[in-house]
Amino acid sequence: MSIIAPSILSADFAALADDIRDVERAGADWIHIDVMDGHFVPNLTFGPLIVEAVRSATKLPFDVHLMIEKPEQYIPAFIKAGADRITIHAEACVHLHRVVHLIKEAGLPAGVALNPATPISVLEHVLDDLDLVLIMTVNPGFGGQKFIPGSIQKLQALRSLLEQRGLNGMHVQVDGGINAVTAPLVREAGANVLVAGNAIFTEQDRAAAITALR
Ligand SMILES: O=C(CO)[C@H](O)[C@H](O)COP(=O)(O)O
Ligand SMILES: [Fe+2]
Repeated sequence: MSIIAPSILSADFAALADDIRDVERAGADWIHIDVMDGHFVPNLTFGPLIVEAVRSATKLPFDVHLMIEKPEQYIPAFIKAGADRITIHAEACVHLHRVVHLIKEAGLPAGVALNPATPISVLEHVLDDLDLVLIMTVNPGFGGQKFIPGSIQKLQALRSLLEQRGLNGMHVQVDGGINAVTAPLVREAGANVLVAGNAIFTEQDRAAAITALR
Protein backbone atom coordinates (compact mmCIF):
# COMPACT_ATOMS: atom_id res chain seq x y z
CA MET A 1 0.00 0.00 0.00
CA SER A 2 1.44 3.37 -1.02
CA ILE A 3 2.15 6.08 1.52
CA ILE A 4 0.42 9.29 0.42
CA ALA A 5 2.03 12.61 1.36
CA PRO A 6 0.04 15.71 0.38
CA SER A 7 2.34 18.64 -0.42
CA ILE A 8 1.10 21.77 1.36
CA LEU A 9 2.74 23.87 -1.34
CA SER A 10 -0.67 23.65 -3.05
CA ALA A 11 -2.70 24.32 0.12
CA ASP A 12 -4.44 27.58 1.04
CA PHE A 13 -1.68 29.45 2.92
CA ALA A 14 -4.27 31.65 4.65
CA ALA A 15 -5.86 28.51 6.11
CA LEU A 16 -2.89 26.17 6.30
CA ALA A 17 -3.80 24.48 9.59
CA ASP A 18 -7.37 23.83 8.34
CA ASP A 19 -6.07 22.33 5.09
CA ILE A 20 -3.67 20.08 7.02
CA ARG A 21 -6.53 18.86 9.25
CA ASP A 22 -8.64 18.31 6.15
CA VAL A 23 -6.10 16.04 4.42
CA GLU A 24 -5.53 14.15 7.67
CA ARG A 25 -9.28 13.43 7.82
CA ALA A 26 -9.15 12.50 4.12
CA GLY A 27 -6.62 9.71 4.80
CA ALA A 28 -3.17 11.27 4.26
CA ASP A 29 -0.21 9.41 5.78
CA TRP A 30 2.48 12.12 5.92
CA ILE A 31 2.39 15.90 5.47
CA HIS A 32 4.98 16.97 2.88
CA ILE A 33 6.50 20.41 3.53
CA ASP A 34 8.45 22.04 0.68
CA VAL A 35 11.11 24.41 1.96
CA MET A 36 12.59 26.65 -0.77
CA ASP A 37 15.24 29.34 -0.35
CA GLY A 38 15.21 31.30 -3.62
CA HIS A 39 18.78 30.09 -4.34
CA PHE A 40 18.77 26.33 -4.78
CA VAL A 41 15.39 26.73 -6.47
CA PRO A 42 13.83 29.90 -7.93
CA ASN A 43 11.05 30.17 -5.34
CA LEU A 44 10.56 30.98 -1.66
CA THR A 45 8.26 29.17 0.75
CA PHE A 46 8.29 28.23 4.43
CA GLY A 47 10.77 28.52 7.26
CA PRO A 48 10.81 26.79 10.66
CA LEU A 49 8.38 29.34 12.17
CA ILE A 50 5.61 28.20 9.84
CA VAL A 51 6.38 24.55 10.54
CA GLU A 52 6.16 25.25 14.28
CA ALA A 53 2.91 27.19 13.82
CA VAL A 54 1.12 24.29 12.13
CA ARG A 55 2.71 21.49 14.16
CA SER A 56 -0.25 21.20 16.54
CA ALA A 57 -2.77 20.91 13.67
CA THR A 58 -2.01 17.19 13.14
CA LYS A 59 -0.36 14.12 14.58
CA LEU A 60 0.77 13.02 11.10
CA PRO A 61 4.53 12.95 10.47
CA PHE A 62 6.00 16.12 8.96
CA ASP A 63 8.06 15.10 5.91
CA VAL A 64 10.31 18.11 5.31
CA HIS A 65 11.78 18.44 1.81
CA LEU A 66 14.63 20.95 2.00
CA MET A 67 15.28 22.60 -1.35
CA ILE A 68 17.88 24.91 0.15
CA GLU A 69 21.60 25.54 -0.05
CA LYS A 70 23.66 24.74 3.04
CA PRO A 71 20.85 22.69 4.64
CA GLU A 72 23.12 21.88 7.60
CA GLN A 73 22.65 25.46 8.83
CA TYR A 74 18.88 25.04 9.17
CA ILE A 75 18.34 21.35 10.02
CA PRO A 76 18.43 21.88 13.83
CA ALA A 77 15.78 24.64 13.57
CA PHE A 78 13.46 22.44 11.47
CA ILE A 79 13.86 19.57 13.94
CA LYS A 80 13.04 21.89 16.84
CA ALA A 81 10.02 23.14 14.91
CA GLY A 82 8.61 19.62 14.58
CA ALA A 83 10.07 17.88 11.52
CA ASP A 84 9.77 14.08 11.78
CA ARG A 85 11.87 13.24 8.74
CA ILE A 86 14.15 15.38 6.60
CA THR A 87 15.15 15.05 2.97
CA ILE A 88 18.03 17.06 1.56
CA HIS A 89 19.15 17.44 -2.04
CA ALA A 90 22.37 15.74 -3.11
CA GLU A 91 23.02 18.72 -5.42
CA ALA A 92 22.84 21.17 -2.49
CA CYS A 93 25.43 19.41 -0.30
CA VAL A 94 29.19 19.57 -0.75
CA HIS A 95 29.50 17.14 2.18
CA LEU A 96 26.48 14.92 1.63
CA HIS A 97 27.65 12.17 3.99
CA ARG A 98 28.14 14.67 6.81
CA VAL A 99 24.67 16.21 6.37
CA VAL A 100 22.99 12.79 6.22
CA HIS A 101 24.67 11.92 9.51
CA LEU A 102 23.67 15.25 11.08
CA ILE A 103 20.03 14.26 10.51
CA LYS A 104 20.54 10.69 11.73
CA GLU A 105 22.45 11.74 14.84
CA ALA A 106 19.46 13.90 15.76
CA GLY A 107 17.39 10.70 15.66
CA LEU A 108 15.43 11.41 12.45
CA PRO A 109 15.18 9.29 9.30
CA ALA A 110 17.27 10.85 6.54
CA GLY A 111 16.31 11.12 2.89
CA VAL A 112 18.24 12.28 -0.15
CA ALA A 113 16.51 13.84 -3.16
CA LEU A 114 17.81 13.76 -6.73
CA ASN A 115 16.88 16.28 -9.41
CA PRO A 116 15.78 14.83 -12.75
CA ALA A 117 19.27 15.31 -14.27
CA THR A 118 21.18 13.80 -11.32
CA PRO A 119 22.18 10.13 -11.72
CA ILE A 120 21.46 7.63 -8.94
CA SER A 121 25.19 6.79 -8.88
CA VAL A 122 25.78 9.83 -6.60
CA LEU A 123 24.11 7.78 -3.83
CA GLU A 124 26.55 4.90 -4.01
CA HIS A 125 28.50 5.75 -0.87
CA VAL A 126 25.61 6.99 1.29
CA LEU A 127 22.88 4.57 0.30
CA ASP A 128 23.33 2.29 3.32
CA ASP A 129 22.77 5.25 5.65
CA LEU A 130 19.47 6.38 4.15
CA ASP A 131 15.86 5.76 5.06
CA LEU A 132 14.45 7.27 1.86
CA VAL A 133 15.45 8.25 -1.67
CA LEU A 134 13.38 10.93 -3.35
CA ILE A 135 13.33 10.79 -7.13
CA MET A 136 12.16 14.22 -8.30
CA THR A 137 9.73 13.70 -11.16
CA VAL A 138 9.79 17.43 -12.04
CA ASN A 139 12.51 20.04 -11.66
CA PRO A 140 12.02 21.31 -8.10
CA GLY A 141 10.68 24.77 -7.35
CA PHE A 142 6.99 24.82 -8.20
CA GLY A 143 3.81 22.82 -7.80
CA GLY A 144 1.58 21.91 -10.72
CA GLN A 145 4.32 20.94 -13.19
CA LYS A 146 4.19 18.11 -15.70
CA PHE A 147 5.59 14.70 -14.78
CA ILE A 148 8.90 13.90 -16.58
CA PRO A 149 8.44 10.48 -18.27
CA GLY A 150 12.16 9.54 -18.06
CA SER A 151 11.67 9.27 -14.28
CA ILE A 152 10.20 5.80 -14.77
CA GLN A 153 13.48 4.34 -16.02
CA LYS A 154 15.32 6.01 -13.15
CA LEU A 155 12.92 4.50 -10.61
CA GLN A 156 13.38 1.04 -12.13
CA ALA A 157 17.16 1.43 -11.97
CA LEU A 158 16.94 2.53 -8.32
CA ARG A 159 14.75 -0.46 -7.41
CA SER A 160 17.28 -2.84 -9.03
CA LEU A 161 20.13 -1.17 -7.16
CA LEU A 162 18.27 -1.43 -3.83
CA GLU A 163 17.61 -5.12 -4.49
CA GLN A 164 21.27 -5.74 -5.32
CA ARG A 165 22.32 -4.01 -2.12
CA GLY A 166 19.75 -5.79 0.07
CA LEU A 167 18.00 -2.49 0.83
CA ASN A 168 14.45 -3.44 -0.12
CA GLY A 169 13.02 -1.77 2.98
CA MET A 170 14.11 1.70 1.89
CA HIS A 171 11.38 4.19 1.02
CA VAL A 172 11.36 5.30 -2.62
CA GLN A 173 9.53 8.61 -2.86
CA VAL A 174 8.37 10.50 -5.95
CA ASP A 175 7.47 14.17 -6.07
CA GLY A 176 6.10 16.31 -8.90
CA GLY A 177 3.24 15.78 -11.32
CA ILE A 178 1.86 12.78 -9.44
CA ASN A 179 -1.84 12.26 -10.15
CA ALA A 180 -4.26 9.39 -10.77
CA VAL A 181 -2.67 8.78 -14.20
CA THR A 182 1.01 8.85 -13.17
CA ALA A 183 0.57 7.17 -9.74
CA PRO A 184 0.14 3.62 -11.13
CA LEU A 185 3.19 4.12 -13.40
CA VAL A 186 5.51 5.18 -10.58
CA ARG A 187 4.19 2.50 -8.23
CA GLU A 188 4.81 -0.15 -10.89
CA ALA A 189 8.36 1.24 -11.32
CA GLY A 190 9.07 0.88 -7.60
CA ALA A 191 7.89 4.03 -5.76
CA ASN A 192 6.10 3.49 -2.44
CA VAL A 193 5.77 7.10 -1.17
CA LEU A 194 3.75 9.40 -3.41
CA VAL A 195 3.86 13.17 -2.86
CA ALA A 196 1.04 15.12 -4.48
CA GLY A 197 0.12 18.78 -4.25
CA ASN A 198 -2.23 19.84 -7.01
CA ALA A 199 -3.83 16.41 -7.43
CA ILE A 200 -5.09 16.63 -3.82
CA PHE A 201 -5.52 20.28 -2.89
CA THR A 202 -7.32 21.40 -6.05
CA GLU A 203 -9.96 18.70 -5.49
CA GLN A 204 -13.12 19.37 -3.46
CA ASP A 205 -13.22 15.74 -2.34
CA ARG A 206 -9.75 15.16 -0.97
CA ALA A 207 -10.59 11.70 0.38
CA ALA A 208 -11.53 10.61 -3.15
CA ALA A 209 -8.33 12.21 -4.52
CA ILE A 210 -6.18 10.33 -2.00
CA THR A 211 -8.02 7.06 -2.69
CA ALA A 212 -7.50 7.57 -6.43
CA LEU A 213 -3.74 7.97 -5.87
CA ARG A 214 -3.53 4.96 -3.60
O1 LIG B 1 8.81 19.57 -4.20
C1 LIG B 1 7.91 20.06 -4.85
C2 LIG B 1 8.19 21.06 -5.91
O2 LIG B 1 9.55 21.29 -5.98
C3 LIG B 1 6.46 19.69 -4.56
O3 LIG B 1 6.42 18.76 -3.49
C4 LIG B 1 5.74 19.16 -5.78
O4 LIG B 1 5.84 20.01 -6.85
C5 LIG B 1 4.30 18.82 -5.51
O5 LIG B 1 3.42 19.50 -6.34
P1 LIG B 1 2.57 18.82 -7.54
O6 LIG B 1 2.07 17.50 -7.03
O7 LIG B 1 1.48 19.80 -7.78
O8 LIG B 1 3.49 18.65 -8.72
FE1 LIG C 1 8.48 18.35 -2.44
